[in-house]
Amino acid sequence: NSSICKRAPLQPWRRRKLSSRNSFESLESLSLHSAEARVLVINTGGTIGMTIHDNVLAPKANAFVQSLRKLPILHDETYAQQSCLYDYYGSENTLVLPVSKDRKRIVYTILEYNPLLDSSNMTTDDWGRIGKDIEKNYENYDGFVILHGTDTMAYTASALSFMCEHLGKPVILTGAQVPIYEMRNDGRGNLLGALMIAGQYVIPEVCLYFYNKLYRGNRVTKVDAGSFNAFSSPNLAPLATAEVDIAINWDTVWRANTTAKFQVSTELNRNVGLLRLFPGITAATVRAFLQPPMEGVVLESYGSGNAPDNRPDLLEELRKATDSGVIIINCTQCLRGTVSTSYATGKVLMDAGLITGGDMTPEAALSKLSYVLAKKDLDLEVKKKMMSQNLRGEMSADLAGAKLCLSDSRFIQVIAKTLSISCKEELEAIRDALSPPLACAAAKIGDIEALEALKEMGTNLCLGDYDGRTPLHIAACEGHLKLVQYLLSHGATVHAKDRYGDTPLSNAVSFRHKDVVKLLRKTGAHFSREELEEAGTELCSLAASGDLEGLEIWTLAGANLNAPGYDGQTAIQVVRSEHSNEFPWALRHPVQSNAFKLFLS
Ligand SMILES: NC(=O)C[C@H](N)C(=O)O
Repeated sequence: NSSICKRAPLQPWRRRKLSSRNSFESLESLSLHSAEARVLVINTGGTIGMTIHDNVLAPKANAFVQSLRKLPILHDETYAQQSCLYDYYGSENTLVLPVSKDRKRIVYTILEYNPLLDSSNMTTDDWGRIGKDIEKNYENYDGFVILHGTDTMAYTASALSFMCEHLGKPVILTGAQVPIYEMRNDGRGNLLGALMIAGQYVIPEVCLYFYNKLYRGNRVTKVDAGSFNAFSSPNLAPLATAEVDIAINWDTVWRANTTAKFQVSTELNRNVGLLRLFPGITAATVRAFLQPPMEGVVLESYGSGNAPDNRPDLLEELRKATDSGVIIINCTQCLRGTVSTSYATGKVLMDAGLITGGDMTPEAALSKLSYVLAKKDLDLEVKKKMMSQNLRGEMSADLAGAKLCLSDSRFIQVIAKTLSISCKEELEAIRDALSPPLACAAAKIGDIEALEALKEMGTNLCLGDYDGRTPLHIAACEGHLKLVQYLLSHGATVHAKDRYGDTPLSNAVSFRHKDVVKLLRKTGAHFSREELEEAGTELCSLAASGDLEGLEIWTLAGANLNAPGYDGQTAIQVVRSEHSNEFPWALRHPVQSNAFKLFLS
């Protein structure tokens, strides 16, 4: 109604908006500058919008928006009229929240699916539909709220987290245990919280909001059918809590560190399944379950990933399946904790070719399988590797790496803020104290991306930590060849010595990383005179124990087999007196081959 619009007290930006009302494009661009955020609510169904018919709850179509319109906490009709909301957005399904504490308006449009589903009826096709709708509307909204039944919400949240590649905006699933139409219900609070977070914070994740908490979507599981507090995220703290204030736990929020464009991969493989172990399960059951066309299975094992190791029949069935290309992920039946190989009963599953699921929920593992197996252009080995990698924060395996992937200097800023530091010099001192151990931690896990990020924030990758150990020392210890290469091409020095006088070369020798030794040598690394002198004794002891691999590594690093040990004997003499076998490996090394030829002759 344009007459009301003209009389309304409008902010300048809104007046501009109205004056260009006929041009859709200019309206869209102006809204970006406004204090309004836009959220798309995709209503797929669930208890939140159900009513009772014939004594049972079922979704009610075309009732949700009308009902919200009458709820002042979820819609401000006065503002909608004054600001010509319906004209402007051209949709009767667009509503607006009352103004927030920081004067922000969240305008939300509801896209209702037909039919609305009890989430027990959901299939992978429905996940695909949600994904496509997010993709289609991605640029027009600041965030997305998916209304969904609670029964399979954890599956959908997990699946969407994988399907949404390079996500940069919040996608928040929510729902209710009691319909929004009832006097006492949790639906209003859940919807309101989800809308407020989706509209105000750039959390680039698929999340689940329930009972005042925002969780990472692929970390949750439904744990209570009769409580408002229906979900748990057993292995990851909430991303946010909505108490008196909304507090975002930014350190936990996943950062994709990507410059690639958002896209949704709607291809999903349905030949996947969950198999829960129980005492006395027969091999025939397992065999039947693993039959083609099965391609991926989540085995829910006991405790920390255990299965009977006195059941060769059962293990044989698992082995046969993995040999024939079925990917089997080992997840625990426990609510909390991770799969490990601390027991013999856990190791047998590794030996049978299973991939550890770490602390993934079965829901996350299953939907990850479905997503990964659908990637037609990848071969089996790459798919297996993806399954053991942390793709969207669904597992803690390389959480250290995730935390280190600081694409900006926020970490340092947070510390500076905590310590009330404001001047540049102090800030730099903090950075210099913190960044070397961070770089070393990144080197330990082979995380080149984290090192890149640290470099971007001004870290000198040559610097050592409190013990003078540099990232190159650590990478050499761990045998991360690529990382050693990276460090060397980014200013790291092979001559760095830690407080114990060790160089990256001596570290690589100690931990026997042949390729790293070769690369360091090629770059000019060498033993010090003292090291060369001490090498004689070391070589003799290696020779005495017939440790050819050790002798080879030391030789590659530049040690001389003719150098005398503490008692004047050389390694060659020790070999001659204690081992008369042949040493063909030595002939491959020109420097020593003459000595060995002499020795052998
Ligand atoms: N609370 C709920 O939403 C349960 C319902 N059966 C559903 O999953 O759709």
